[in-house]
Amino acid sequence: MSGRTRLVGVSLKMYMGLARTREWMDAVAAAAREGLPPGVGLFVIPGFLSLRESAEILDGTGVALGAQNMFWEDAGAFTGEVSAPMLREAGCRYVEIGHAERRRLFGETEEVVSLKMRAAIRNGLVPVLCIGEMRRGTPEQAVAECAAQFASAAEGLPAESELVFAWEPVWAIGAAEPAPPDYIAAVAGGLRTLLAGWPRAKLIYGGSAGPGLLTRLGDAVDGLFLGRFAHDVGALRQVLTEAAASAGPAVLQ
Ligand SMILES: O=C(CO)[C@H](O)COP(=O)(O)O
Repeated sequence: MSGRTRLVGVSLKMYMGLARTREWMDAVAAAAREGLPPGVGLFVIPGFLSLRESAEILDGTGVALGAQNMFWEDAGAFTGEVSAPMLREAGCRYVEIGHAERRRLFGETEEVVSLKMRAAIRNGLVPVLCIGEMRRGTPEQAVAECAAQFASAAEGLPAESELVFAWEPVWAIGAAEPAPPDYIAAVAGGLRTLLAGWPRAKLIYGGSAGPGLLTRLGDAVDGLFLGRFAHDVGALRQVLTEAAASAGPAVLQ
């Protein structure tokens, strides 16, 4: 049975310490145990130090775990790095790759993003590939910029790979509100064309996303990638409810 499923992700970035992350994760697990809406997937991405405990908290809830980054080698003399096998062992299903902050603050290049994409897929992790235009222009300009980033990141990867394409206009990250819904819909239309050859890809929007946005977007995107506006689990619950309302009817196969 399958239908138009929705996907909601949350990255906690470096906003919460270990105790606050535990509290947040406990609240998410409690909400999930009340029953995630049918047709809606949820993944959460805490800091590295909270992964093992989060995996235990989330066990049996249906909520998937992810990491905010990874190194592109599987093992070796790479001081301070975390490998894909380690993330798998910690209980991760997803791994964020190429976030705008890593590109801006840590100099991650397209080549590094490509190496990490290969390593993630090689190790059975689902990449949450973060791509976005630097400045607000026309939707056509945004699609062209994202297409160039995607071509580099996905070069040589099997098109049947499972992939989360997290489109995040860089100018909307950390802002007071998301990009305008008509802009999101226009760019998402172009990105869906880009992803036409990737049958297992999900297109989600990130960049100050929060309650109310999915209702306005309908099925322009497959879901949202939340940041600050999901620190309140009540707001996350609202987004999940909106996602369920926009998920298509289950279709018997
Ligand atoms: O990573 C993000 C979502 O997890 C993205 O950077 C948006 O963050 P926000 O601006 O705090 O929503």
